[in-house]
Amino acid sequence: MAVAAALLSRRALYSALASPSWLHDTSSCYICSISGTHSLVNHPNLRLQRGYHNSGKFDLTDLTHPHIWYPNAREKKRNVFLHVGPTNSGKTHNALKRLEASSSGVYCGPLRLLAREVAQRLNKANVPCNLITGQEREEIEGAKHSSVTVEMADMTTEYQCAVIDEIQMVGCRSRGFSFTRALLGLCSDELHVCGDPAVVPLIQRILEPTGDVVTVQYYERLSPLVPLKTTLGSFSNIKAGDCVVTFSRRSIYMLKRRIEMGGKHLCSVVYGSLPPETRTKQATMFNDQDSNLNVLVASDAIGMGLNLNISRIIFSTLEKFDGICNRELTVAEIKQIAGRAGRYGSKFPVGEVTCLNSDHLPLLHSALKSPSPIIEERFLDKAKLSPDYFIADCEDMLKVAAIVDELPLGLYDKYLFCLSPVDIQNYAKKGIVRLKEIFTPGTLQVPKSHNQLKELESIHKVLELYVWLSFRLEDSYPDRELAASQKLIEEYLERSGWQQNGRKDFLQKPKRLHQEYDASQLRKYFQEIDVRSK
Ligand SMILES: Nc1ncnc2c1ncn2[C@@H]1O[C@H](COP(=O)(O)OP(=O)(O)OP(=O)(O)O)[C@@H](O)[C@H]1O
Ligand SMILES: [Mg+2]
Repeated sequence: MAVAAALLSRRALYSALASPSWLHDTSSCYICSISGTHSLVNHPNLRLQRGYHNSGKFDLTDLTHPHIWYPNAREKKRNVFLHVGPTNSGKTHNALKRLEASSSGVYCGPLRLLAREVAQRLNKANVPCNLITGQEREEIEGAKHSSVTVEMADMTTEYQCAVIDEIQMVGCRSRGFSFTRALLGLCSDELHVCGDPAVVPLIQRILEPTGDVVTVQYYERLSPLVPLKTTLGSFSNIKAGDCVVTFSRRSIYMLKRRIEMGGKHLCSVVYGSLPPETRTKQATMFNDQDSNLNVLVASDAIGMGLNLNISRIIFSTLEKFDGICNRELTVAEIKQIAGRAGRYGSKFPVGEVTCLNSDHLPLLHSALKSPSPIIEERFLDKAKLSPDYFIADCEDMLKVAAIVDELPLGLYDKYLFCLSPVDIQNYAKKGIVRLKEIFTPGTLQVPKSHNQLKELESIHKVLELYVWLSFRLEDSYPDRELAASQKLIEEYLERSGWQQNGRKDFLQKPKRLHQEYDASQLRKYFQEIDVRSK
């Protein structure tokens, strides 16, 4: 029985990931109770599928026609514009101009920072725009526009104009399916798709069976990007507007200290596991000309689409750990990150790129000269998929699915928990999870080591998850406000003093946090539920 359940989960998850309509359409959960029968006639997608095959039987393992899973979008003949070109060429800008001029619309981006940048731009242009990400929901009264992270895009609302940014992410193993879903499923008269030219043939093939009208618009870079012939040399050569790129938390803080010890500059930091609001604040402070944080030390969390006041990108390494192994950055990644320098209209009209290590210069130069390789199609063993699709990486979800299958929960709940590592046991037993069961006043102090900082980031992940769930299961996760109000890391960054004094070693100046928490309880909680991070 357990094996059968696990198989069902696997099948359901594969179906869900290839058919992302599942994310917002609970009725398609039917797909995981099929057991090989065909009692699914009430599902609109399947009605369509039946029509498609022109027979009364469905082969539910046949995933070769994903475009028919989105009947609302298929009812339209969408005008699709592909805006493709190098970084900083105005692709997003032009798509957003169309969005601003439309009566209703949605922007779908890969990063929360980017979604926020777009929401701010629209609101500033007097186009009321909501901001909706997994953990944030800032709704503006009367708004007909939304800026969202692509996973949050709604396939059931009709728009006049929709934008999908950084569409080359469609090739990403873990998030690509959300881009595929948006590309096929957004129900919009006009669809603007921005990204790397390498993606054009694939997008054209994917859209071919939809009947949409596709127009490709090529762009040129708006301001020059100059790869330097020499490395940075010494850290004393760091200047305002520099951004040093590295990929681990440890080296981010090490480089920050190294630069600040020079006594000339203070650094903002931006990296993936910083809580999103802290990330936004750090990026804003770096961009703010009146702030004294004029150097940025960042990971590739700044890599896509963002408009930061960077004059020079300095790669400290051209390798990153991608969750499985250390690997060289791809040409596309190098170009994306380098493209943050010298943004058109910013303080620095010419961008420069270099690195710390002279061994890296040849690769850097050749990557910046090369076109990105055409995005390839991938296959999952014997899954019957069209050549332009692959099934998303879902091993982590499958681990959660195996646990969830044992619990007395409905299919939709099971699916939600598969998407997110949470306090499943508590929810299944009591149907409600109070924040105080996770959080009690305690003795947590300002971190004195990188491990403690890491722990603090983990705590924030738990809080983010709580907020994430509270948006989906409001009654069961009632303490959203309390969870969202915790600013541990910001307090740490603000109170530990190093921002005000570059020479101060923040690790040796512990101060107690404003609010204190029971670290051991949180650690235990996090270890129990963080199935994904294993
Ligand atoms: N026609 C224009 N007038 C004024 N500003 C512009 C124009 N085109 C682009 N910009 C500005 O130039 C900057 C870069 O443009 P944009 O973000 O559209 O580039 P992109 O091609 O999308 O780059 P990336 O690939 O890095 O996302 C932005 O700050 C944008 O507002
Ligand atoms: Mg862009």
